[in-house]
Amino acid sequence: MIRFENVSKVYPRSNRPALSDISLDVERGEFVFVVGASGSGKSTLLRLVLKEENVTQGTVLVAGQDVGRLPQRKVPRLRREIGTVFQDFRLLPNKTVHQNVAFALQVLGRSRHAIRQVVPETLEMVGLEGKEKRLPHELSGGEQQRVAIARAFVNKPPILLCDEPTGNLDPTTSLDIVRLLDRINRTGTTIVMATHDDDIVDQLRKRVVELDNGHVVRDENKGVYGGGR
Ligand SMILES: Nc1ncnc2c1ncn2[C@@H]1O[C@H](COP(=O)(O)OP(=O)(O)OP(=O)(O)O)[C@@H](O)[C@H]1O
Repeated sequence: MIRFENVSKVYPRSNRPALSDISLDVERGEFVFVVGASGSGKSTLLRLVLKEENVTQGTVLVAGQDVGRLPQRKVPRLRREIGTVFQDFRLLPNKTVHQNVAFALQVLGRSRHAIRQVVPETLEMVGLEGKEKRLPHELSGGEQQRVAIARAFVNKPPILLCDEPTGNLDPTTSLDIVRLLDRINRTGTTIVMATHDDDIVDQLRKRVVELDNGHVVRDENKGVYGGGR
């Protein structure tokens, strides 16, 4: 689903690669944690998948497409295949829960009929039934993140990229959120999640890819956060 072939990324005006000769294969339906110290390259890896940045060397393939060679006009289509969830939720503050999620479908030109059906189903799946009319500031952090996940998933993208999705949440809420991501993963969605959250990684025992200074230093199935290093 996602393949990195000898990928390096050097940002302009930087003398150190953010990623250095990365090769990585994420199969359809996998759940992968990307761990590593601050600055190790986790967000850069996700940004290359979204073509928010371009590789300096090597190839990134997403669902068989060479993202580096993708013309700019085809980038929106690539991004429709990829839901994104961030630490800071990024909800529209003046729109209700329902409207935030519906908006993701409206911009894709989905019919009102389809939106009326799919949005409540998705809100129920993430555990927000009864809260459709609330504004983001009337929700807890965990609930706001559920809205963001509903918005990312409502279009049923094959890939979900999550960048520190539990970074602003307490440990119990964080675990609830990752369990929700695990349920979404079981519907067949490939999930790549960058995280610093050792408890969560240790509890879920998924594949763990560890970055250190832009290098993959560990890639382990059913891994833990520290890996005994
Ligand atoms: N736009 C940019 N321009 C120049 N350098 C950048 C840019 N974005 C990131 N970097 C550098 O690239 C390296 C990797 O950063 P990246 O944000 O990918 O790390 P990270 O592992 O996601 O860190 P964090 O956990 O703090 O989010 C760092 O040295 C960072 O300073």
